Amino acid sequence: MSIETDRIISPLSSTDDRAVDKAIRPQRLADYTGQPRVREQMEIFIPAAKARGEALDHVLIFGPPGLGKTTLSHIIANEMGVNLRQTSGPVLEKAGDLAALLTNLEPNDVLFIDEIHRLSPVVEEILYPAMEDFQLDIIIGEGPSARSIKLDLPPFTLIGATTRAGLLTSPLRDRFGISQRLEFYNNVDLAAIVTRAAHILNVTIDDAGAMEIAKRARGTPRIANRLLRRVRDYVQVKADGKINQAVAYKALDLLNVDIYGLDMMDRKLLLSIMQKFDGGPVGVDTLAAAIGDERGTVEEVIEPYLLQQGFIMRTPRGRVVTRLTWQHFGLTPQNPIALDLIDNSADSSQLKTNTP
Ligand SMILES: Nc1ncnc2c1ncn2[C@@H]1O[C@H](COP(=O)(O)OP(=O)(O)OP(=O)(O)O)[C@@H](O)[C@H]1O
Ligand SMILES: [Mg+2]
Repeated sequence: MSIETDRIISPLSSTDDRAVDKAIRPQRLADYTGQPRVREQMEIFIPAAKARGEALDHVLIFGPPGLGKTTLSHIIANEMGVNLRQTSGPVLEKAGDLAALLTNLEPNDVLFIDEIHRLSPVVEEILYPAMEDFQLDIIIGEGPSARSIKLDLPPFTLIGATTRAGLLTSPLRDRFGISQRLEFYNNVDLAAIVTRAAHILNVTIDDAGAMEIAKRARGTPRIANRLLRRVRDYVQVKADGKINQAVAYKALDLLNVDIYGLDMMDRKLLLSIMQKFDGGPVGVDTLAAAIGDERGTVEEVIEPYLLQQGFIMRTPRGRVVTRLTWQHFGLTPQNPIALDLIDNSADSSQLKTNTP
């Protein structure tokens, strides 16, 4: 396991998550909690395409890990009443891999390509005419005997999912008629997701218990469901099997996930900036060495959430913790330089949170 999937608050999918995914993943749009803008639109596009007997327009779904891209893709196929074929960008190595999938589709089926930003250029070339005209242009054979053939494909819907929409080429991006961006969930929606999952897992939970879990889930359903499973273990052994606020609090405390959803790694980094570097600014290499991690881990694994939630800021002179961090840890800032940087930064007045 990597450092990232090891963390209980990792947004990435673990083996353990995948084992229960099938049972708790919502199947219908009505059960797809949150994302009101996405739902509202899909509640129009899907019935409209269905009524015309057509394939739904191609859909691009993008957003951070664990927010429900795969879930939404399955729901779309389900609501359209068609089959879903699933593959992913890195798996499609050769043009023929994609051709094989495309020629096996039935009319109006969904082809789901996960991590679509990782498609190879040759495969992407095949995809353009397939998406636009439902035509397959492939070259058979090599050298002088090579010839190009065109095949008609049944109409289909391509659903592409990506965490990195910025890496998509613009010709590919332009061929999606529908583009849905998933947002981090607010705590009310996450609590509803927890309650629904608890029900499916046969665990009794009250509203305050669900909210206690939701608050620490970093705006991410996958994390919420994972925390729920760990709290379930706790109440099974240490309590009467029922989840309420008090036991959820104790369980999450034991798991070292604090009220902002920060874990040990997050806290170690923040405390290090405050205690060893007077709140910053500190360069990322120095910081990584101080906490005994690699620079890549700090930048790609630990920092994104802390930056997004306004616990740290990147300045030209290095990382600085914000007032929110000093407050959260109950510490008093001493270093005038760090404070200056916080107060003079354009970001500091608008600390971002995902809570309602
Ligand atoms: N809107 C939602 N309502 C209820 N549960 C949800 C919702 N979105 C996601 N989930 C739950 O969160 C889990 C993770 O969602 P999903 O696998 O769809 O995320 P993803 O965006 O595809 O992540 P990745 O980027 O890692 O592929 C699912 O198993 C599902 O149970
Ligand atoms: Mg997915």
